[in-house]
Amino acid sequence: MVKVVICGAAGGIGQPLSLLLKQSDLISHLALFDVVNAPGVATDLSHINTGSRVTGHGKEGMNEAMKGAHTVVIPAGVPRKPGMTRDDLFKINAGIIRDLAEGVAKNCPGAFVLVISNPVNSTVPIVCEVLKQHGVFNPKKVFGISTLDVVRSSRFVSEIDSSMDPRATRVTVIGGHSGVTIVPVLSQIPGQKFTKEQLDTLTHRIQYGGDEVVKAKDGAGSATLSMAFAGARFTNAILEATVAGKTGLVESTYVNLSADPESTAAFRAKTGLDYFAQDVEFGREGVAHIRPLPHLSDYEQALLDAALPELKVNIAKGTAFITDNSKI
Ligand SMILES: NC(=O)C1=CN([C@@H]2O[C@H](COP(=O)(O)OP(=O)(O)OC[C@H]3O[C@@H](n4cnc5c(N)ncnc54)[C@H](O)[C@@H]3O)[C@@H](O)[C@H]2O)C=CC1
Ligand SMILES: O=C([O-])CC(=O)C(=O)O
Repeated sequence: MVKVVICGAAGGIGQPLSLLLKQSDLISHLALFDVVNAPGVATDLSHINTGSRVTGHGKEGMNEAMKGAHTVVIPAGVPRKPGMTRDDLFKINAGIIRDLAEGVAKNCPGAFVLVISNPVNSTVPIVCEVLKQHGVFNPKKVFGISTLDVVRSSRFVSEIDSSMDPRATRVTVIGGHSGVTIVPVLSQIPGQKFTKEQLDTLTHRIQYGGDEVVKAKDGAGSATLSMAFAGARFTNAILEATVAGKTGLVESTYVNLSADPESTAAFRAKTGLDYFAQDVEFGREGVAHIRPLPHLSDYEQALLDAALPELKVNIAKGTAFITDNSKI
């Protein structure tokens, strides 16, 4: 029995993500939790003729939804409006994520937890700290989904060079998931050599792709459909590795570096960071290996240097939200 829970399932991301995951043959039970409209969305999806059972769980239904889950995907919380940074969402989303992490600790302490809610740089540390307080933290099982940065990179590169197939062009994106903390490693794309001007354009567009959507939606929210695509790609990769035992799966994702202490020791000592997005190889237990940093060009090294201070502040903020409020 593979139960996957979507928290925030009736939202802009939650609905299309649930639709995409209803198509997975690796899921036997899709449990949709939201404080509004979950039963309606669940009933609608439940008529689709794939193998999984779908259940809907409203406001009081978190425990029931999470009981025995294999994987919990979290796109719950508020999205940005024009003029806001992702960090501006912390005030509301931090408490939502803390409560959901509590639910995981109590109902499915061994589950894989895939965090979409922003600010990801801080919400992932919140989840980890809550699980630590409950004595159930396994760093191999908690992920911040930064796949949309990778998806955008592949697409935007193909718009500059039409000979590149956006599906086949894999781009490593390191750092975090907001503005300058997003560091695309474009120098490692095989056979590709961008001019400085192209690099500037591509890098800015990848770092601020989220803002492009927020602006275009003009007050109606942020990326939902492309995020659902990215979220489904990431969740499917986790399920293929952990349920089906498929090997060789790699995604750039934001993780706690203690998931692979050996491989990350030097980087942690040098930067003082406990969380970072990097290429991660998946295995049966989740993180199998965090790859060492790829070779960075001088351009990318400068981007990384600019990313580190903000990332550090974001991580400290998420961590302190739990460790300084330890009576949750
Ligand atoms: N990681 C990434 O790359 C991306 C992250 N995001 C983030 O995803 C989050 C969700 O975005 P949207 O789906 O557009 O927002 P939305 O407002 O359309 O949907 C959020 C859903 O969460 C539900 N919700 C609120 N509190 C809840 C709780 N305590 N338990 C369960 N459900 C709860 C709401 O009722 C709503 O249905 C935002 O924080 C946004 O910034 C958005 C795009 C990309
Ligand atoms: O920009 C936002 O607020 C949503 C997001 O994380 C993205 O689209 O990358």
